[in-house]
Formats: sequence, structure tokens, C-alpha cells
Amino acid sequence: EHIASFSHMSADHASFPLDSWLKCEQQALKAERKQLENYVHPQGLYTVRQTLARFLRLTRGVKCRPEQIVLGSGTQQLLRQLSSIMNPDTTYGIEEPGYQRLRHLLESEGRSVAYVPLDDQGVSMSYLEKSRVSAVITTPSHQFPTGIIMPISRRIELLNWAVTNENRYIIEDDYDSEFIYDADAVPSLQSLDGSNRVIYTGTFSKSLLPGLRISYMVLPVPLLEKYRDKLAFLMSSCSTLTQLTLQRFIETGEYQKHIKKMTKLYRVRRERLIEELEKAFERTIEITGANSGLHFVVTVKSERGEREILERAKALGLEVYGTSRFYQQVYTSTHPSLVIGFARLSEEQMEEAVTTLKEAVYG
Ligand SMILES: Cc1ncc(COP(=O)(O)O)c(/C=N/[C@@H](CCC(=O)O)COc2ccccc2)c1O
Repeated sequence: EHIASFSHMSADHASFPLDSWLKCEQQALKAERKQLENYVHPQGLYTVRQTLARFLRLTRGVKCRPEQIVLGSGTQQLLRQLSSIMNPDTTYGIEEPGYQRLRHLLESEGRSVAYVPLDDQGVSMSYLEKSRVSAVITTPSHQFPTGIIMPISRRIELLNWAVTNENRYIIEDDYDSEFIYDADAVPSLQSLDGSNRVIYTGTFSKSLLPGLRISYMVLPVPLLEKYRDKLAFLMSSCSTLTQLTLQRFIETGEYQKHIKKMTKLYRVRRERLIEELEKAFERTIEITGANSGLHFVVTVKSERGEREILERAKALGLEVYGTSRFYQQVYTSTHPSLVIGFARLSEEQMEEAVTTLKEAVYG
């Protein structure tokens, strides 16, 4: 067992509003027996999609009708469905560094994949324009793992890139968009898209629990028609009970209340952690990508490479991940960088965790 964890792969489960979730679940079980006795619409219950459409418009400016939403048991399942209705010779662009599980999924489906390097504003347009990528998968709200927030100017450039060729798409993975600290929420790419180029995906894994397995995708109308042609045989892949519970949880305002509470809690934790890190490491670290999400990146000036630092951290009982795991290419950098998550780190553990990290890096 770890003494402390900087894992970016966990939400703060201790703060999950179990009582109100259970209440919504019991109400759903009682009031919606009919729905539970049958198979529901392949895209998920229409009434749940109505709630989600309203919620996405309110929180992310996403413009869509319930018909365009597909509920799924995780982002990977939705991407698998999407890649089966898109042009088979699409080349998918994955951010480098980026979320490798989506790359593995696309490769396992035999799709062609290329990597798209980043600059300090997100996906590099100069690279994209020269590449054969026709569908770029991007995480503009808090780039995974660097934490870059894509500014509006780059979003416009990206949309212009997409409209210059009708085979081009942007898959906006709005992961980690719920928690924003010292930055204004930037409108989603989908809300700026007037040409049916953006497929918007999101998940409740971070704001609620990854184990609920409830994620969603918003299809532009032309792709919705393809979805109906090719995938009408599918059954909804996420539990009807979870769908109905989530609907109540949103409709009763519990969800927004939870986000407000967690944003306050995470903001305090993030500030405390940054203070502790700067105190312990003085000017030998650089902290980036800290303005939103549940993790940031710490780059250290140390002769030790990432692998050695992680091995030492492990031996000291500290869970922490490096950024090289998010590169398709071998990543050799002079200064190793670590993904520092703070969702699961309590304030009591913080000082010890930082001291242990310093021991791993410089000890
Ligand atoms: C970019 C990106 N997009 C979507 C997802 C979520 O996918 P879904 O849960 O299937 O909808 C992840 C999950 N990334 C996960 C793993 C990252 C890694 O492999 O190192 C981390 O996910 C969680 C982190 C905290 C709390 C809950 C989940 C994604 O990193």
C-alpha cells in the first residue's frame, strides 16, 4: 500500500455524495420499473439525453438535440463506435503526449493513427496542416497530460483547418473540463462549430466515479444519420439504472452542488500543494498545466532520469507517474517531468508526500 499518492487516475472518492446518489437510485428503481424491464434506445434513454442536452448547453455551450447524443460505458466504447461509422481510411491524429489508450483502441480496430505534437497552445497547426491526419482527437479544456488550456484563437484555427476539407473532423474530448481555477472557461469547440465538424465527447468519470462507466458523445447530424444506418442494431452499453440515477442527480441540482463543492475543495488542495512543492524544491522545479483539472505537471532539474526517480519513489511507497508513458515516441528529455494529481491527496499527507518526492528526486 502506498503511504501517499500523486495518482492522476483517481477522483476523491471520499467526497462522493453517496446518500444523494443512493436516494436518486432508489427513486429511479421505484418510479421507472417499466424502463428497467425492457431494453432501452441504443443511444440511451431519450429523457436522459434530454437532460444531458440541457446540461451540456448550460455548462459547455454545446448546441445539440437529444437525438445527437449517444450514451456509452466509457470513452473508448464511444470511440470504437465512432470509428466504425467514419471513413475507413481516416487517419486519426493523437496528441503527443496524449491519452495512449485511445491510440491503442484505434490501432486494435486497424485504424491508421498518427501523432500530433503540441506547442504551448495545444495541437500544433503547422504540423497538422502538413500531416495526413483527417480526424484529430484533442483535449482542449485541460490537455491530457500537459494541462494546456487551448486558447480561443487556436480553437478557431483548428475549426478553419477542419472546414477546408469535408473529410476532416475534430473529436473534442472535453475530459477534465469540470474543474477550472485561475482561468475563465473557454467555450467548447463544438459550440463554435457551424459546419458539423466537431464530435464532442465527455465523461462523468472524473466528476463522479470512474466505476459508473457513463460517458457520452454528441454527433453532428450527418454522422448521426450514418450512426442510424450502421449501428441501429447496437444495444445501449451503459446501465439503464445508472442513466436514470444520473438524470435525477442532475435534475435535482445535486450534480451542480457537488461540482461547486469539489471545485472549492480541489482549489484549496491545489494551492496548498503548489506552496509545499515550491517550498521544498525552491527554484529547481517548473509547474505547468495547473489552471484546471485534477493534476498538473512538475518538471525537475535533476541529473536523474524519469525512470530512476519513479523507481526511487516506488521504493519509498509513493505513487506517482511520469509523462513519458504518454508519448508514442521514445521521450528523452533533459528534465524529467511528473504528473502530479491531487484528487486523492489529503492535506495531512501533503507535506510527507512532497518530502518523499524530494527524496526520490534529489535524495
Ligand atoms: C484524455 C482522456 N479522455 C477520457 C478519459 C476517460 O475515459 P472514460 O472514463 O472511459 O470515459 C480519460 C481517462 N483517463 C484515465 C487514465 C489515464 C491513464 O491511462 O493514465 C484517468 O481517468 C480518471 C482519473 C481520475 C478519476 C477518474 C478517472 C482520459 O485521460
